Amino acid sequence: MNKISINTSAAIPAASTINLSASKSESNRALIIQALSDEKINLNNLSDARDTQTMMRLLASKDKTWDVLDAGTTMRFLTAYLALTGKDQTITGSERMQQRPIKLLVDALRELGASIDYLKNDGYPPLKVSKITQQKTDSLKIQGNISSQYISALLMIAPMLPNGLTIELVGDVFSRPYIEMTLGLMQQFGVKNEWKENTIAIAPQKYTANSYTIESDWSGASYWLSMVSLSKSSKVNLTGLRENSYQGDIRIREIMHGLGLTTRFSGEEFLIEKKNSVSPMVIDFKTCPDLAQTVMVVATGLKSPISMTGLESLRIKETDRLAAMQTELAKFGATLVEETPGFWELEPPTELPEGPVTISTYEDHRMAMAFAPLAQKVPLIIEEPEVVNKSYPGFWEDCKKYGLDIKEA
Ligand SMILES: O=C(O)C1=C[C@@H](OP(=O)(O)O)[C@@H](O)[C@H](O)C1
Ligand SMILES: C=C(OP(=O)(O)O)C(=O)O
Repeated sequence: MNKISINTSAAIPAASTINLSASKSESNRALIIQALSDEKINLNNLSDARDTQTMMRLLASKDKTWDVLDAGTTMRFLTAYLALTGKDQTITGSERMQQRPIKLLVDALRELGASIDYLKNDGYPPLKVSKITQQKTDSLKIQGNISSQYISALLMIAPMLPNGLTIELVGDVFSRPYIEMTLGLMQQFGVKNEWKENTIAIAPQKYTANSYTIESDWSGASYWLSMVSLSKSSKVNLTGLRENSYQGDIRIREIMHGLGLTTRFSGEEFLIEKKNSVSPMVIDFKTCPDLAQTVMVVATGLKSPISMTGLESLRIKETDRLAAMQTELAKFGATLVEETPGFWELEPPTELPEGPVTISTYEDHRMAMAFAPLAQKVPLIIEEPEVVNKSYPGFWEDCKKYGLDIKEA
C-alpha cells in the first residue's frame, strides 16, 4: 500500500501562492454542453481532475462500454447523454460506483422514452442505455433529496428534446447550488430556463457558440482555508477564484470566517489569513455537502465543537463519509454523533494526540485532503495518497510548495 508521512516540524513560509485545479463540476457540465452543441464552444482551463479527464476520454470514445471509474457526475451526466445520443451502449464504473444509486435518473429517462436495462443490480450501474427514439412526455417529477446530479443530467439534455422538458422537484432539494450552476452554464451558451417555485421549464433550444473559462475549484480551495486555520500564522493566496461564483462551495468563506479566518479578494487573488477568534457554530451542509469533511477536521484541530445538519447525502458518496469520519476522527479523540435524526454533534478532544496518526482514505479524495492540514498539529501518515487525483491531482505538490514536509512512508 502506498503511504506518505507528513511531519509537523517543517517551517512553513509566511505566505504562499497556490494555483488550484479548475472545478470538475463546471468542467464536466461544459463538456456535455460542448458535446451537445452544433456550434463552436471554446472551453478554457478545463480541470486536470481524473473525473474530467474521464469525461473527455469517454466523449471522444467509440467503445461499446464506457467505464466512468469513480466519477459520479461523469456517470450521471453521461447516462442522460447516452439516452439522447447513444447506440445501445453499456456504462459502468468502479465497485463503489456500482453501489451508488441511479434509479431516479433511470426512471426519469425511461419515462422520456429511453430503454435502459440494469446489468447487475436493480437501481445501480452498470446500465445498458438505448436512446429515446420518440419523446413520450414533456414533464417529469423527480425527488430532490438523493442527488442533484440526476436533475443536472436531465436539465442539460432538456433543450435538445423535441418537446423540451418541465421538471418538478419533489420534496426537499439537496445540493441546490449545483442545479443553479447547471442552469447558469446552460445560460452561458444561450439556453434559457424558467424556474418558478419547484418547477424548471426548458423549451426546445440550441446551445450556441461562446467561450468560457472554467473557474478554480472552491471545494479544492476549502483545504487551503483549513490549512491556514490549522497553521500557527500562515497566509495563502489562491488563484483563479471568482467572488461571484457558480459554485455553492464558495460558502466555505463564510463558514471559515466563523472558525477564525479573514479572507478577501485582491485583484486576481483570494487571500486567506488567520484572525484567531473561534466560536461554536451550527452549520447546515445541505447546499454544500463536499465541505463537511474539511470543516469537521478544522473543528477537531481547533478543539471547537460544531453542530451540523444536511449531512444525509454523505452516506452515498465515494464512501460512506459519515462512517469514515467517525472512525478517523476518533483517532484524534473526537466523537461524531447523530444526537437526533439528522442533527450531528462533533465533540472535539481536549488534547490532540502526539501521533503519528495513520489516516485511512477509503478511496475518497476528500478523506485525504480534509485531514492533510491537521499535519501542522499532529504528524500524520496518509494511506493511498493518490486518491486526490479524482479532483485535485496537484494537491500534494501544492502542499510541498506551501511548506509541508511530505515523504513516502
Ligand atoms: O453536480 C455536481 O457537480 C456535484 C453535485 C454534488 O453531488 P450530489 O448532488 O449528489 O449531492 C457534489 O457532492 C458532487 O461532488 C458534485
Ligand atoms: C461526491 C463527489 O463527487 P461525485 O459525486 O461526482 O463522484 C465529490 O467530489 O466529493
